[in-house]
Parts: sequence; C-alpha cells; structure tokens
Amino acid sequence: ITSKKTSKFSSLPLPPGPPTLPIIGNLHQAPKTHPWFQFHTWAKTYGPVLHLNMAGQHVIVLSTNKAAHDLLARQGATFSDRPHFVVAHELALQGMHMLLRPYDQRFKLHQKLESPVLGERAAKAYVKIQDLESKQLLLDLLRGGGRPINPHDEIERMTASVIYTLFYGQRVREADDAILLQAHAVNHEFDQLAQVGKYLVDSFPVLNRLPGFLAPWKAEAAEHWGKQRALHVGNLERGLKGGSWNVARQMKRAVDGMGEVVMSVDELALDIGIMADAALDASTETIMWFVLACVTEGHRGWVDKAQGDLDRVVGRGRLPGFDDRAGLPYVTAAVDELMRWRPAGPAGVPHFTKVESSYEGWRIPANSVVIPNHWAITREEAVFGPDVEALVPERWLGEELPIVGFGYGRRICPGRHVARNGLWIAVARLLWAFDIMPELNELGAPVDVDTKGTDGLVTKPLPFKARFVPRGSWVRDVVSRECDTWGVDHHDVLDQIGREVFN
Ligand code: HEM
Repeated sequence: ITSKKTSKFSSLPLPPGPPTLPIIGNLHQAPKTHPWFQFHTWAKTYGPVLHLNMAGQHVIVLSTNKAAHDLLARQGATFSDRPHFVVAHELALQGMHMLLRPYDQRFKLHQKLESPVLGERAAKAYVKIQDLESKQLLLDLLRGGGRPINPHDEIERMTASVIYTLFYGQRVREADDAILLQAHAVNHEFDQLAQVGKYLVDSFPVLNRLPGFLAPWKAEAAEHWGKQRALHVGNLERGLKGGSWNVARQMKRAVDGMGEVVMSVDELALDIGIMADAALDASTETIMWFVLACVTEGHRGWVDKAQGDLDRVVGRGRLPGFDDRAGLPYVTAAVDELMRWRPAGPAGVPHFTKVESSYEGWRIPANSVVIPNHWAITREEAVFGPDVEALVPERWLGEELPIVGFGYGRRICPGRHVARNGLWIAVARLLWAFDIMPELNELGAPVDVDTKGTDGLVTKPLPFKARFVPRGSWVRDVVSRECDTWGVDHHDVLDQIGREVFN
C-alpha cells in the first residue's frame, strides 16, 4: 500500500484492523461468504472504523450509524463513488448500471431523472398499485389452504407486479411470467460476472488493453451486454407503447424535455431496468424475512400485539389500508424492526473514495472501498437497546431511532419511500389475515428454520415453509369479496397516478 508522503494526513495512522501479512495484507482472512458476520466480529475488537488491506486494496468497514453517517453522508462529496468493476460494469453494462455508476455528472443527471419518479410525492400516489397487488397476494395465499408452502413465488409476483406495472404498465400474473423469468436469467448471469476476484482484470485494469484473443472476458461481457440490452430495451419499448401513464413514458418525456441532453435509448432503458432490478429483490426478500420472523420470532408476543391493534382499529369486516397507518404505530414499528433485524442488504453497497481524508484522527486513504456494514450497524446496543438479536418492535415506540438498511448519503436508496409503503401494506394485511405458523414435522413439532440467510448483495432466507392459516372465517369472506383484482383496469389507475403527480 502506498501513500503520498506529502499529504496533510500522512502523519495520521490508518484505522485499526486485524494484523496483516506482507504483500497480501488481510487477504488470507477475507471471509469467503457472508462477510457481514466477520466484519461485525472484527468491529467488536477493533472498533467502529476498521481498516483492511486486501492485497493492496484499502477497505474501510463502518460499523456504527454515526461513523457511516459522518463519512458517507456528511462528507458525501468525497464518499459517494463506487468501486470500479471492469468486466461487470464497464464492459458488460457499458458503464450504465445505476448502482455501480461513478459519482460524476452523468450519475447526477440520472439521479435528477429518477428523483421525481421515486420521491415521496410519487410514492404516495403509487400506493394505489401497492394496494391492488397486496390484495391479490392475500387471495393467492388463501388459496394455499393453510398447507405448508414456501411463499416466495406469491410474494415475488406481488413485488414484481407493483414495479412492472408502475414502470412499464404491465402487471405480472404469475411467478413464472416471461418478463420475470427473463429478468432472473439475466440477473443471475450478471451476478456471476460481478463476483469479486473472478476476473484478474478487475484488480489490474491495464489487462483490458490486451487483444480479444488474450482477454476472453471481453467476449463474455459482450454477450452479456446483448442480453441486458434485449431485456431492458424490450421492456422500455413495451412501456412506451402502453396506452396509459407509466414511469418509462414519464422518464422519456423528461429526457425529451431536456433539450440539449443526448441520451440513447439503451441508456434510458438501462436506467429504468436497473431501478426495477434494484427494487425487486430487496423488497421481495424483506417480506420473506417477515414471514420467517413470524415463524421463528412470533412466540415473543409481537404478532399477537399487532393483530390485537389491527382488530381494534380495522375490525374484521374490511382489510386494513394505508389510511389506517396513523392508527397502527405498532405495525409500523414492526416493519422498522424487521428492517433492523434482517437488513436485506446486510453489508450495504460499497462506496469508494478517490481522495485522501481523515476521520477521528485516522487517515482514510485515497482509493479506499468503504463498506457501511448494516449488519453491525443494526446491532448497535447504544442505539437500539438490548436484545438486538430478537425482533422487538417496542424499541421503536416513542423513540427516534435511525431507519437503517437503505444506505447513506448521496447514494442512499432512492426507492426507499416506495419500498417502505410496500412493506407496510404487505405486513399489515398479512398480519390481519393470517396466523403465519411453522411447518410441522411428522411428530407435530415445528420444523427447524435456519435464520442465517444466503450470501450475496441481497440476503435471502434459506428455503423454508410456513402455513398461512386464516385467522377466521371473516378472512375468507373479506378476501374473496375484495381481493380478486384481475378485473381492475390498472391502466385507469396508472392514468390517475400520472395526473395526480405529474400534470
Ligand atoms: C426493502 C427494500 C429495499 C432495500 C432494503 C434497498 C436498499 C438499498 C441500498 C442499501 C442501496 C445502496 C445505498 C448506498 O449505496 O448507500 C440501494 C440503492 C438503490 N436502490 Fe434500493 N432498496 C430497496 C428498495 C428499492 C426500490 C423499491 C427501488 C426502486 C423503486 C430501489 C432503487 C434503488 C436504486 C436505483 C439504487 C442505486 C442508488 C445509487 O447507487 O445511487 N430500491 N438500495
């Protein structure tokens, strides 16, 4: 690791971290999977700002909300870049992946385009679609007849349908809808390309100057780009042809209205498509974690308490709706606590700084990868109180705790308003309708459920089953009456949204 001897921070020490070996630094200790657990363990020894040397690459891991906020938000001008992925981003996505874009003028232009369609005002209008699709979810789950199921398909259909309806005007009827299968296939391939350490050229970008026959990754990336393009341009074109308002049409209109700005169809399509991808997994898996929480943490009494409130405020003759939100603070607390208990992106999305700076007497070197470790941040007892491994909504009542899990600063998740509304209505309605119970084994005992989750940018619960047992005959009555949504004209709803927010 080299540093400029003349810099004004050069006399400062690096933040503490585990002892290093010559040349490879901490590479031999680098966690192979689930890095957030090891980062959390190290933070207990070395503190909230941790330095790792990964064979010359500086990595700074932040483990408290304060450190993450101080660096990534308060010093946002310095800490809003992303690490550079030659294969996955520069080649395979032609530099157009919103999540991986460097923090530059083009990024700011995309942010400017996205903010009106994802902001609080738009999110408020989108609840009409979230209302529709969360009703459909209840009907889909009711049809399971209380048998043990893995509800991933039903939940993913709902979140996908919310996003694809809003973005492209197209509802998703089944989990194996072609639009969703194509997205899965492309994203799966992208995840392989983006694996850290897979391509030497990601560590030594100079290798990219090699001719194609010596650089096989170029052909792989070019083939992948074709698939990304087909997926996102195809969706954009369908969206633009649609008869009603949608995000694709709105953003095209915004680009056209920018006059001097030139944006290719590919670039616009990728922007919208990557937003849709970013929305899908994190929202689906957070609701999956909610189901798992009911199965593994439900015995703590929070489910009964939330259902008691729902019975009192909503009653049994109708579904809870967004208008009930103010009267259901315990349900809101359960949603906030769910995101704390199992943040869907446990190690956040890495930031990057190109310039040297300092924090609390430590030197933060130029070209550091900076990781806000949500897993550790959500387990900070000084902020969230005791018993952080348990799901305890009470900790949020009457307290101003930080909402965690959406990242920090200028790269904070722009979809967080849409996401929080979607989580709230799904959680409120699932709690109102069902006792979500564990699967039972042949002896009638609950089947053990692993709560560790998968590795990856978004962590998913490992496969498990739950029983969605209707809380009473009234559930069947209300759900049968109100939740078959296939007859609703969603184009009409989209036009209402367009008029309400953008006219
Ligand atoms: C529970 C659901 C969600 C979670 C937990 C989540 C979490 C995150 C996180 C941690 C980041 C990185 C922030 C950072 O770098 O500091 C992010 C970025 C992003 N999210 Fe979300 N997200 C969710 C839902 C959504 C939704 C619904 C949308 C869009 C409708 C969305 C769009 C995006 C985009 C476009 C970015 C890239 C921002 C950038 O790099 O500047 N997300 N999200």
